[in-house]
Amino acid sequence: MLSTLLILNPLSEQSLQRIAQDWQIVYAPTTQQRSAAIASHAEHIRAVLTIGSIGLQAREIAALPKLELICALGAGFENIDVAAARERGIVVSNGAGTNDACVADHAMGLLLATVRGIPQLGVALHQGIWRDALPLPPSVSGKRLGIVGLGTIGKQIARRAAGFDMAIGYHNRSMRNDVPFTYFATLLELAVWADFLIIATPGGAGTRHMVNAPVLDALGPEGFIVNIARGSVIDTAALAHALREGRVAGAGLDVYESEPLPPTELLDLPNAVLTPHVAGWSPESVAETVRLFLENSQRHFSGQPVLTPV
Ligand SMILES: NC(=O)c1ccc[n+]([C@@H]2O[C@H](COP(=O)([O-])OP(=O)(O)OC[C@H]3O[C@@H](n4cnc5c(N)ncnc54)[C@H](O)[C@@H]3O)[C@@H](O)[C@H]2O)c1
Ligand SMILES: O=C(O)[C@H](O)COP(=O)(O)O
Repeated sequence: MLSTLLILNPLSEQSLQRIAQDWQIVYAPTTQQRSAAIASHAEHIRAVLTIGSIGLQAREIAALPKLELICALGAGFENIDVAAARERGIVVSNGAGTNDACVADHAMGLLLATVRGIPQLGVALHQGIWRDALPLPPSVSGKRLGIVGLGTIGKQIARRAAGFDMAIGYHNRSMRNDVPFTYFATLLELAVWADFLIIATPGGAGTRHMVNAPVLDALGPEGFIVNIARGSVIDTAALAHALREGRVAGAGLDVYESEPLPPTELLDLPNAVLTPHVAGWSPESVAETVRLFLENSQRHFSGQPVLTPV
């Protein structure tokens, strides 16, 4: 008989069918379904599949006596109560490395779109405005890129930026000895040096509002910022003020403090390019992260360690 898996994030029919070959699925992608599913199936659920933004709370873990494994499909796991899981000896894993290339592609796309003003130029063209009436957007190649958080995704961004002949600097929890890039011990120093900043840290308390008004002022009126990490890393009010006042030239953002609601204070700004938290999701990356989840769960329930523990 198949064991019971609680799935808390929306998934395509194709992914659900693949997972159903290995699991008895309880599918609860809405808040209402979630509490009802936990109440009805608590005695049977042995694993939970979720994502960073949806997470799994301590009281939900406490309500599931047979729970052994919690898996985040994506890279982020900021809303899974990992401490509560560890107390019970429950294993937590994520989808590290399954969507890093996709996120890095999206980050470079946001950088190019923001610096070159591609969406805004398209709107102007639709309004019949030709180039002579518009300011020339700056170049991207050869500029100084500061990467904040040089982990799996940050390194993929650096590889792509190298193809644009950029000088690469980074700020990380600690200096890495496996990269040739310039390390900056503080984010403020990196922001002073960089033309562009790309944020690629995890979310959560440790990075909350790391990018604040002083960092934005250090980046300066010709500087651009891209965030594919988590909305909480940037102080949104400070960013909106800086963009409005021209203290920063532009921002390309995929993630927001207000999720899943759109960022009202940024929507009407002409120098912000916004996408709805899709950087990591493509048919290819979803297939890969579902495959990794199935491999991790098969390993765990046959007594082996998962490949991507957190
Ligand atoms: N927008 C999206 O769709 C999307 C997709 C995937 C991942 N993400 C986000 O990107 C994050 C990073 O993913 P990853 O796989 O590269 O993780 P990772 O753990 O490999 O890398 C994170 C890096 O950030 C650094 N870091 C952590 N705290 C820091 C701090 N306070 N100051 C400076 N550096 C710090 C770490 O040292 C590490 O090098 C995820 O946690 C997730 O939140 C977003
Ligand atoms: O962390 C990730 O891989 C992506 O951001 C997707 O996760 P989320 O949808 O939980 O935020």
